Order: sequence, then structure tokens, then C-alpha cells
Amino acid sequence: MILGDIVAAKVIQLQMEKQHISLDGMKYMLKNMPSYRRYSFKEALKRKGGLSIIAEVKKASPSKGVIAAEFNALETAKAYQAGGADAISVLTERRFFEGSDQYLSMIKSQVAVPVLRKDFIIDVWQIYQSRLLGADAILLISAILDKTLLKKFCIIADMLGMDCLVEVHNEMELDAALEAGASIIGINNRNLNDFSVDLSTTQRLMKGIPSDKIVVAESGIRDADDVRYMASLGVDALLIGETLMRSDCPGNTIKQFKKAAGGLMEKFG
Ligand SMILES: O=C(O)c1ccccc1NCC(=O)[C@H](O)[C@H](O)COP(=O)(O)O
Repeated sequence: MILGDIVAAKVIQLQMEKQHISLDGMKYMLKNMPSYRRYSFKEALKRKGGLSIIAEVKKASPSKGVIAAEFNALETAKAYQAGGADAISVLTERRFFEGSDQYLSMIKSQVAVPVLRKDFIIDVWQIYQSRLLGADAILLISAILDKTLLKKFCIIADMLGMDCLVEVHNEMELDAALEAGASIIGINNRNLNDFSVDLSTTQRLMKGIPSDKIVVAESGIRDADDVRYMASLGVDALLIGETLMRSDCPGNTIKQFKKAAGGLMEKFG
């Protein structure tokens, strides 16, 4: 029950972090600090004749352990940008992914594409914190938020000028995301409870998503064939972590993937 473990650890972490800075303290800082340059995550994902790629900075994961032993978050993000990534996802969760809030701030200050904060958001405090760290967008996981919270979190993020990628893995979670008014839906091909990956999850759930939504296929994309498969389903964007982290030249891999998707779109329109 890994998702439950991650959330339980997050509750404890938040109890400690909130002792250092209150929600009001964060609101004060947001009002008084100079704003960073913002980039629209949503605009970056809209199809411009090809699939958009969200490239993920991911040192480790619960399913794979350490993915990148020689890890440099900033250099990885710069390589992603150089390869044409449309947005960069930064895992900030510490215990299970070896992420860091500092990676997000550092990357935000050095790249000129939208930055997504990838964490397990369960509290309003984290939404304000994401904004302070420099996020252009945040991940909201439907499986760990009830409908009311999901809607409330989307509204707060919007108020703070951030987009939400609302992640779903089944029909029930998709209904909740749509009810919450999500405009960017992430279909996670990985079951977060048993780690199994099935790319046909995207194919199945795509059918229930209205055409005005932006769809991101997440997890398990390994090669150009997977990219072509996703492009054939009509998704707008791909979220890719492990494959890029393991690549000797992630920039080239992004270029190859974009070419693979572009070729298919030219062929089928
Ligand atoms: O990646 C995991 O093992 C994992 C386990 C439990 C909860 C979340 C998990 N991953 C988060 C993600 O959604 C992925 O990092 C992201 O979609 C990229 O996936 P991949 O390309 O397969 O690295």
C-alpha cells in the first residue's frame, strides 16, 4: 500500500515544516517578495503540430530505487531544455524519491520553460509553498484527495497563478477530476499501489475525457514505439521520467521522441 505510506510520511513531514513557517507567514512572504518570471504550463502543453513533452527530474522512485546515482538536478533540467522539453517536472518528495524543494527553486531560476512541482499535495499550505518555491504548476493526485478538496485546491492554485495537472488512474478518479473542473488531466499508466504499468490505461480513460481538456499520458514511456502509440491515441503531452533519467543524452532522446510523434501526426493528420 505504497501510496498510503507516502501520504502518511507526508503528514508527519508537514507537521514539522509548519512549525517553521505558518500559512500566514507564507502569504506575507508571497505579498512582499519580488515575483519570479512565470511561464504558462497549460499553453506549453497545447499541441503545436506535435506532442509536448514534460521531462521529469527524478533521482529515485519507490518502484525502482535509485535511478540516477550520479545525479545533478540542474544539469539534467538544462539538458531537457536544450533538447526541446516543453515543461520540466521536478520531484520534490524527499523520502521515497530523494527529491528536494531546493531542486525546484534552483531549476526555476535557471530555465525558461514552465516548471511543475511533483509532490504529494494534501494540504493548502503546500500550494502556497509551491508558489514560493517558484512552481508554474502543481500535481494534484485524485486518488489521495476527495472531490471537495480537489476542487478547492484547483481554485487556490488558480488564484495563485499556477496550473494544476490532475492525475487519475481509473474512471472514478477521472469523474472526480472532471467534477473539480480540471482542465489538464494526467492519466497515470502506473498503478500507484502495486507499481504495475499498463499503457492501455491511457487508451481506456481517454474515451471519457471531453475534447476541450488537455490530456497528459504519464509513466512507463520507454521508446519511440510507446511515443507513437500515445500520439495515435490523441494525447496532448507525455510525462517521462525514468527513460530520460537513464538516457546518456536526454536532450537527444527528447528530440527523437518528438520526431517519432511528429512523423505520426503528419501521416494521420
Ligand atoms: O515512479 C514510481 O515508482 C511511483 C511510485 C508511487 C507513486 C508515484 C510514482 N511515480 C510518480 C510518477 O507519476 C512518475 O514519476 C511519472 O509519471 C514518470 O514516470 P516514469 O516515466 O515511468 O518514470
